[in-house]
Amino acid sequence: MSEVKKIAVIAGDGIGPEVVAEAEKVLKKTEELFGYKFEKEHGLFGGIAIDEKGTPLPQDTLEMCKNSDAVLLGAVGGPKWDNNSKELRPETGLLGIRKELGLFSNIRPAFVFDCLKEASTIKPEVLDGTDLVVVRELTGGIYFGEKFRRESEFGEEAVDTCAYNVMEVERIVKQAFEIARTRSKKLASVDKANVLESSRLWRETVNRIAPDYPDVELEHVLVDNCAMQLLRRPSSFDVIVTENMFGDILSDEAAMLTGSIGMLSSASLGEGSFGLYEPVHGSAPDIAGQGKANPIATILSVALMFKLSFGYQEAGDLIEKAVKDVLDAGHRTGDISTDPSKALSTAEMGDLIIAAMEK
Ligand SMILES: NC(=O)c1ccc[n+]([C@@H]2O[C@H](COP(=O)([O-])OP(=O)(O)OC[C@H]3O[C@@H](n4cnc5c(N)ncnc54)[C@H](O)[C@@H]3O)[C@@H](O)[C@H]2O)c1
Ligand SMILES: CC(C)[C@H](C(=O)O)[C@@H](O)C(=O)O
Ligand SMILES: [Mg+2]
Repeated sequence: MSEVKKIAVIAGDGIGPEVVAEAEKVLKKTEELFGYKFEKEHGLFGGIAIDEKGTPLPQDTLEMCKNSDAVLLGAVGGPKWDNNSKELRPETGLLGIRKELGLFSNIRPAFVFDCLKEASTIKPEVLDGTDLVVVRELTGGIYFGEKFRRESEFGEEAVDTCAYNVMEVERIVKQAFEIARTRSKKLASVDKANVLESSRLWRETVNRIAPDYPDVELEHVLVDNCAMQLLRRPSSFDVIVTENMFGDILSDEAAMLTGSIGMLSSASLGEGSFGLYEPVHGSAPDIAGQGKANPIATILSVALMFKLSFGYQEAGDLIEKAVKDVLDAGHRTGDISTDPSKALSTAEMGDLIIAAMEK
C-alpha cells in the first residue's frame, strides 16, 4: 500500500470546475489501478471566492494548499469580475498563490500528437516532430514589479515595472538547463536584450551559467524572432526558457501548434517536490457551463503531477498513453474537431480516457 498523498483541489471559475471534475475521475481511476491513496480537499479560489468570501485567495485555501503534497487547479476569471479593483480580481489570486507557494518555475510542454496535426492552423509538414517545453519564470518580472498611476502632462499615466535580480534568473535558468539535459540537450533562452535592461542581465546570467552545461547547445533568441520561429521551425526547439510575460505569450502561441489551448498542461514548481498543476488555458467564459471544454490539458496536468511531485512515473505514462489512444481512435472535443457535429462533451472525453486506462 502506498503512502497517502494530499491533493488540494481548487477548481475556480468558468470551465475550471468542468475540466477538474474529469481530472478527479482520473485520480480515482489511478487509485483503483495502482493502489494509490489520495486525500483530496476542495477550496474556494478566484471569482467564486470573491463572491463567497470577499477575496480571490482566502487564507484557508492558501493554508490547505500549503499543507498538501500538490495542488490541482482549474482556471479563474470571467467578465463578472473584469471591472473589479486589482485586489478583487481573480487573476490577483492566481499571482498570489504562485508567489505565496514559491512556485518560480512554470513548465509548459507542447507536444504535437500526429493524429491532431489537422486540428492545428499550421501546415502538418511544419509540425512534424514538434515536442518542446516552455520553462517560464513565474514569480518575477513585470507581473510583480511596482505598478502605479500618476498625473502627466498628457493626462493620467500608468506604470508597470519589469525587474529581475540575478538569483531569480539563475534558479530558473539552471532548472531549464537541467531539463534540457534530460531531453534533446538544446536550450533557447528568449529575451529582448536589444532593448530591455532586465533582458541584458538575463542574457549575461545565462552566459555565465552555460559553461556548467557544456553538453547543452544554447541559443539566444530575441522574443519577437522567437514568436516567428515558433511558427516557422517549431520542431527545432527543445527547451525554451524565458521571463514571465514572454513565457505567458509564447506558451499560448505554442498551444496552437498542438491544435488547441485545451491540450496544454502545466506544472508550477519551486525548490522541492511540491507543485501546482493546471491547464495553460483560462476559464473560457464563451463555452463555460455548456460541457464543451476539452479536459485533456487538465488530465495531462495530473500526469505531470504524478511524474514531477509524486514519482509515479508508470501512472503518468499510462494517462498520457490513454489520451493518445483516445485521440488515435478519432475521438475529439469541439476545439480539436474538424467536424463539430461529432464533437464529444467534456465528460464523454473524460470517460473515454479513464476507460482507455483500463486496457
Ligand atoms: N490560469 C488561469 O486561471 C487563466 C489562464 C488564462 C486566462 N485566464 C482568465 O480566463 C478568462 C478568459 O480568458 P481568455 O478568453 O483570454 O482565455 P481562455 O484560455 O479562457 O480562452 C481562449 C479561447 O480558448 C478556448 N478554450 C480555452 N480553454 C479551452 C478548453 N479547455 N477547451 C476548449 N476551448 C478552450 C476558449 O473557449 C476561448 O475561445 C480571463 O478572465 C482570464 O484572465 C485564467
Ligand atoms: C490569468 C493570468 C494571470 C495568467 C498569467 O498571465 O500567468 C494566465 O494567462 C496563465 O497563463 O496562467
Ligand atoms: Mg496565459
